[in-house]
Amino acid sequence: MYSAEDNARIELIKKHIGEYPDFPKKGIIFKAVKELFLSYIKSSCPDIDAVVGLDARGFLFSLLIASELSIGCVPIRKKGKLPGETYSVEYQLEYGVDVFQLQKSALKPGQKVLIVDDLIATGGTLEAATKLIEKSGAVVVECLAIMELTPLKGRDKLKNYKVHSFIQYDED
Ligand SMILES: O=P(O)(O)OC[C@H]1O[C@H](OP(=O)(O)OP(=O)(O)O)[C@H](O)[C@@H]1O
Ligand SMILES: Nc1ncnc2[nH]cnc12
Repeated sequence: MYSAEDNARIELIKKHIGEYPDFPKKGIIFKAVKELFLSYIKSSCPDIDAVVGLDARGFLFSLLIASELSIGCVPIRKKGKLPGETYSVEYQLEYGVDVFQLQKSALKPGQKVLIVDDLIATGGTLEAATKLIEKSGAVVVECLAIMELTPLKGRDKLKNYKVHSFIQYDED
């Protein structure tokens, strides 16, 4: 499924992901991440109109991808950060409850969208993002993340969507 170069990028990223018990934070190698994302998107969903990045760590990747592909980059942000009219959705994530917002004017009906984040845990964050995007009439083509904590079964919340992660952690 991956080229030899992609496998090397995945190994490089994996090597630099630290373990920080009791603190929800992860580190990454940017160049390898960018190339890995671009190579995957080229083969899986080359026909997208915009990249949606999720507050906050998703922004790091959505900007890189959108700028390389010369397409729009749209932020979904936590409550109270976006000006103008917004759609809102409350959601649950691994360690709490939050509210996500999307500007009503950010996406047009029918636009094909890729959602990008750093990590899938319970899937609550990505599920909330799909709801917001669909409120605006745009279409979620795929959800993409670097890492996935598979025991938390995030994909159960995302059954109607194509979901991909490059690195899976199989233990709690
Ligand atoms: O699959 P879930 O259980 O919903 O969890 C995944 C989300 O949790 C983290 O974001 P968080 O809101 O903690 O904060 P940050 O990106 O603002 O650091 C992570 O970056 C994902 O967006
Ligand atoms: N265990 C975890 N580590 C890093 N980010 C997260 N977001 C949700 N759960 C997380």
